[in-house]
Amino acid sequence: MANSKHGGNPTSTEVTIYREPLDSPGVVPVHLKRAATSEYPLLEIFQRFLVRLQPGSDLDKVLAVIALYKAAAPAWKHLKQFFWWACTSQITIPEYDPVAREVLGWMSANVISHSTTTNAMLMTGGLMDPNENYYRQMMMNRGGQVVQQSDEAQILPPIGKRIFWVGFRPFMFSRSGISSSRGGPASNVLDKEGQVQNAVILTTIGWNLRPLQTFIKECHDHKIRTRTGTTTVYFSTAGGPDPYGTGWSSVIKAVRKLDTIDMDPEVKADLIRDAEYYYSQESRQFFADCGIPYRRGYLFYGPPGTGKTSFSAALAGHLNCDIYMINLATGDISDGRLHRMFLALPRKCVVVIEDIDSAGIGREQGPSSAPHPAPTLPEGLPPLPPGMTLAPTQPPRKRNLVTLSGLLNAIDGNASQEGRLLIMTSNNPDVLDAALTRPGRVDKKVHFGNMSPRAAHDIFMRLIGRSAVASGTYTIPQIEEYATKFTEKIPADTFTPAQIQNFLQACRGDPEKALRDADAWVTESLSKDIENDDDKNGGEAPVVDSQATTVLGDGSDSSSFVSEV
Ligand SMILES: Nc1ncnc2c1ncn2[C@@H]1O[C@H](COP(=O)(O)OP(=O)(O)OP(=O)(O)O)[C@@H](O)[C@H]1O
Repeated sequence: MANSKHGGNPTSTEVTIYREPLDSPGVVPVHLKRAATSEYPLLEIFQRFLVRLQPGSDLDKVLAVIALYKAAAPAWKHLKQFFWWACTSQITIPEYDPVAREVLGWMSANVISHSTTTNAMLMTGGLMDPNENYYRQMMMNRGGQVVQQSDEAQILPPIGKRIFWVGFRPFMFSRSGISSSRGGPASNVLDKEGQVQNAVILTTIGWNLRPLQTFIKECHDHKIRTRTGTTTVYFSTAGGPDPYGTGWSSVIKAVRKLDTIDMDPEVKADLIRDAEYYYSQESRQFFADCGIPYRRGYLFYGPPGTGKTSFSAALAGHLNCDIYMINLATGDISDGRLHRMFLALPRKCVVVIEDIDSAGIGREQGPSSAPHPAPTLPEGLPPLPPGMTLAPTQPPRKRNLVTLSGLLNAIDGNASQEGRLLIMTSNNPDVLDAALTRPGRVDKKVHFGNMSPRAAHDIFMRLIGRSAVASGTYTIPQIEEYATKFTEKIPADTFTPAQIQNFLQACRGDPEKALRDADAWVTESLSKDIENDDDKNGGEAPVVDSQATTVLGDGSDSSSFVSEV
């Protein structure tokens, strides 16, 4: 090194070379100073700058603190880790698990919205428009009051940590989030310390998990207590984004009341009783004592638009559990995916496999797509010149990827979840494989049929009568009279509830209009039905299914019946 001066009097020709301030001996050993500045390089720049401004200035004391911190940091880290390991208990819940949602709901209601929170995550509920009267009427009625669901957005805890108290016990809530770089399910990503990402982690002081389990139970009870007329509908994410790799996405919907489903009261009551009993403690014990797998299955069959799906959703709302809808006919679900979806189910839920007959499930797994029949020229046109072909008009049809054995394995294989209530719906139960509907898989078969006079009367009272009486224009006896007259105009067991609902909705709460237009609507609908039947049968007379049916109940309503399997 050349002439090194520190604080000298440089002449105009001399170059001043300052001594490295870090290397000047002082209180703090040189190597610690070096370590501190290598961690915080800005500090070194700052120090050199100060030495030039004010030669002789000594930053040793600042450096001493930083160096101390540097030396103590690893020890502090280990001390912290030791404390967490020795004095706390912890539960990790992947965010896709319904329990995580219950914890988030509790945090949202009891911590986030009740404190001076400055950071939160906001989510809209995806509810149906609560201003729409029709849905309002269908919402769950609690204690005689129609519960109206607010369409406000939900404030949830953000990614990060939060300490809160339950009684005298402190809890730490931590929520992590990361997306998988490989594009795989983000729930499988681990951080550097092996912690699951996209998970909720609950920690508390203590040596066992009991306080955490009690807290999780409180979160579940909170969900049940505050469930104001909504239910979570899960549907298959086939083809769409699947952030947690479970195959399910969800949306919150208003719960439909069971009394808005018009069907034979005896059949309805029998189903409700059966489902309630299935979820009772007594029945759980019975299944356990007898060594029978704890599962229950129903098959709802009948023409489209007779309430199979609506009743399933209303039943789930009545049982206070979530509903999982699967549509196999989309052709996007494979055996493996279906199995994963069933594994992700909670212990208490209603699973609906819709229109199972149209899923085209075969015993063997077919190719993922099948071509449409080759296009043909319309009659009367001359044939195409040699070498020319008609371009296909439609993309290749998707064929189902689920096989019968895959489906059976998912619904009641050895690895399949217990505790669910499985409902399969079908328009054409005769084509279903006997293995699918054997007792144990399907415990009750319920027919959903066209509207009986009694059901037509009820639907008139619900869709027209309620609002007409509420507006004060008509009295209840008057509306009853209109309903009876309307029922006389509608041929028994001819129209589906969906058709009648559609007609009455168009009458916008006006009973006189409904009566005025009913005859013309019946004539028009019947002629349309005949045309459709002709089209389906290629111009031949419609084939009448004369399958004998056993009607339970008082026999006055043949629209629905149930048979024990
Ligand atoms: N029994 C019923 N009581 C009240 N409303 C009904 C009934 N049946 C059908 N509806 C109404 O008709 C519409 C279609 O009903 P839903 O989807 O439940 O029929 P579905 O039998 O499941 O039909 P699909 O076989 O095509 O799935 C819904 O808007 C529902 O409100």
